Parts: sequence; C-alpha cells; structure tokens
Amino acid sequence: MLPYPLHWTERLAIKTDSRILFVVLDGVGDVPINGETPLSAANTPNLDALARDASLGLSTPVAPGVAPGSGPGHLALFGYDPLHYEVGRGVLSALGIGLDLSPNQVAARGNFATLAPDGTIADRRAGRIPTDLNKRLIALLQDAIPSIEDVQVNLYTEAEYRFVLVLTGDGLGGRVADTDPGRTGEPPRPAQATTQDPRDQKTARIIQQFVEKATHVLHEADIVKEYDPAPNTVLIRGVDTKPNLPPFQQVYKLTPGAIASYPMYRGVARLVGMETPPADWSGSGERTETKLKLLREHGDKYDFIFFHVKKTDSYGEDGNFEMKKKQIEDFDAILPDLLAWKPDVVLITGDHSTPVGVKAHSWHPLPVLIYGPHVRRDGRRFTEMDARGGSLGTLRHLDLMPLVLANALKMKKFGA
Ligand SMILES: O=C(O)[C@H](O)COP(=O)(O)O
Repeated sequence: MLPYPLHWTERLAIKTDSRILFVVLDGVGDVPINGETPLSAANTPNLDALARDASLGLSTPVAPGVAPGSGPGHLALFGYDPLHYEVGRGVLSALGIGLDLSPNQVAARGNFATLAPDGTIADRRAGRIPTDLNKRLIALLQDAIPSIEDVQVNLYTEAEYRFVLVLTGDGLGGRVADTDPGRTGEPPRPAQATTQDPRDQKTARIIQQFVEKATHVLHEADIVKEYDPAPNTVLIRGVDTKPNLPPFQQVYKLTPGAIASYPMYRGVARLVGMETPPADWSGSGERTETKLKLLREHGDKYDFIFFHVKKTDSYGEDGNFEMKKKQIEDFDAILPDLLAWKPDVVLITGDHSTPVGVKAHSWHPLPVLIYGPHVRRDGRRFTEMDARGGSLGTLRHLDLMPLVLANALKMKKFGA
C-alpha cells in the first residue's frame, strides 16, 4: 500500500478542468529579527491582496525538529513522504538537467568548493562560482577522468557551483555517505558505503578515487589559481540510483507541469511525473522572464503548475535579510502574471525555512496560503506571524496536496 496521503488520494482524486497553481518560495520561512522577517518587512501589495481572501496556516515540512534538504522538502509538498521515499540529491539533479538514469547508473550531486591549506573546507560553494567557470572546470575534469577502474565517469554542470557526477558500470550501488559534511571548518569526509553490500563498497571506492583525482587536477589548473576563493576541490552528496515513484497522473489524476530555473527542482518534479517544458536556462539567478514565457506558452497544457522561486533560499543561506526581502518583493511583482494563468486554486508556501540568522535550512514551520472559491477568508498577511492562527491551522507538508485537490473540487466523497 502506498504511504499517506497517496494511498487514499489515489482512491478519491478525480479528473476535472479546474486548475491548481502551486508556488514554492524556496527557503522563504524565517525567524523574526527585531520583530520582522523578510516576509513581514517586504512590501507585497499583490500577495497581501491574495492572502486577505485566502486561508492561512503553518506547515511543518517533514516532522517537528527536522530541517529538510530541498529534495525531501519538495517531495513532502508533492505528497511523497520523504521518510518513505528517500531519494538522493544526485538523482534529482541528474533528472533536472534532463538526464534519464538507467539501472546500471549512480548519480551524485557535487559542489565545487574551496579547501584551506590545513585541509579543512573554507567555502562549500567556492564563493558561488559562475556557471561559465563551472563549465570550464567540468570540461577539464571530464578530460582528465573519463573512467575509473571499469566504471565510466560523466560530469555535467548543474548551475553556478553545482555539478552532477554519473557513474555507469556493472555492480554499482547507491548507498554511499556524503563526502560533504555540510559545513565549513572541517575536512571533507571519505567516501564510505553505508552497507557491506559489495555494490555500495565499489561505488564508494570509485567516488573516493574521483574526489582525489579531481582535487589534484583542480590544484594544478591555472584557471583555478585566478580565483579567490579558489574552486580547488569537490564535495559529493546525495549518491543514489533512480527509484520509481507513482506519478501525479496516477495518484492525483492531474496533468502537471513544472517551471523552475534551477535543475534540481525540475528533477524532483520529473521524478513524480511532472512535465518540464524546455527552455534556454543558460545564465544564473531566477531567469524570471524565461519562467513567465514558459507559463504563457505552455500553461494551457496543464491543470497543475509547480512554480519555483530559488533565490529566497540562497540569500537565507548567505544571511542577507535585505536581499531575501527583495526576492520576496520581486516575486510579488510577478504574482499578477502568475494569476493571469487563471488558476482556480492557488497555494503558496516554502519547502523549508532558511532563516538568515541560521544561514542554513531549518525546522521552522512555513506559512502556507490556499486561495480558492471555497476557502474561509482569514483577512491576514502571508507572514510567519500572521499565518499562525489562520483557518488552516498547523499542518504538515504531506497534508497540502489533498487540501488543494479538495479546494479545486477534485476529491470525491470518502465512503457512503
Ligand atoms: O542551492 C542548493 O543547491 C541547495 O539548496 C543548497 O546546497 P548548498 O548548501 O550546497 O549550497
């Protein structure tokens, strides 16, 4: 039996013409500083108008106290329990850049990072190098490391400092711990299998050799020496093989599309059956015009659209209150363009909180807004403080898909 809520939304969901707009402001949740969060301090006339006629609540991403990565946070938002469907970030990133993984392939997410002379990590993102430099470094490493033992090595730029490592060969497993400790000031961890399975042991051995070879090549490369902080090593995480998840079409009877400028989010969308209309994603940042163009040109193919905003998370991680606030105001400015798609129901929330005072993903519940013809209107703003006490109450991300389906009249009655 499928886990909650898939096992019974699959039974109750019905196909109708109503449309659902599902907006995720990545990392948007925060903790008040001098009584204000980026959300409460932002000037958001469009969001305020929508929220006034919407139901609000607070939603816990996974479970109290759990600070999820963006992958588990989005799987929970889409109704796939991340404690049941643990999917490595590498698979999400690989799918996000348009790869299809076969059973004899293992994928991993990589960061170009900066190693200090004492061997500890000085910067997990090498100063957020530009995508163009990433492409040059990937070409250098791909040329230097085409294979390790009997395993083919393929490298792909994701965005900025992010890349994807795909290993192809026989006898590979996906259960290998991260070499990325997730924080600076300590050395990268050795690649270690989390089981005694020889397939996982082999993958760990290959990844360890890759990290050592890549670090050597980067330390010797002239282009690396031009940068400070220098992208002189690689950190690996989210090693996995591709799982098979029941798609949106099956469990929710929806025809879903995903619009996201960063590959990982297109990847998690593809994993659950969403279509990702093609676009030129070159460059970096939100690429909002590209996203809105996709909505205008492809929106009518879908009855469910996942629309992702990334930089609210990045500036939370950088501890930059004003820039996180500005990302929210920039989103507010395009909200009318999103509403032009004429959704019947709108949900806005975040996958997780990334408080500027924490500079990392956190466990704090997210404000969630559901707008539609049958909601109880709360007359509040979309902020962490105002959402508390809203008519949605306190929820978990897994509760949200059934709620938007119900508000779109896409759920039949349970029982006689
Ligand atoms: O931006 C991303 O890829 C993640 O949300 C954060 O990853 P990072 O901590 O490696 O930047």
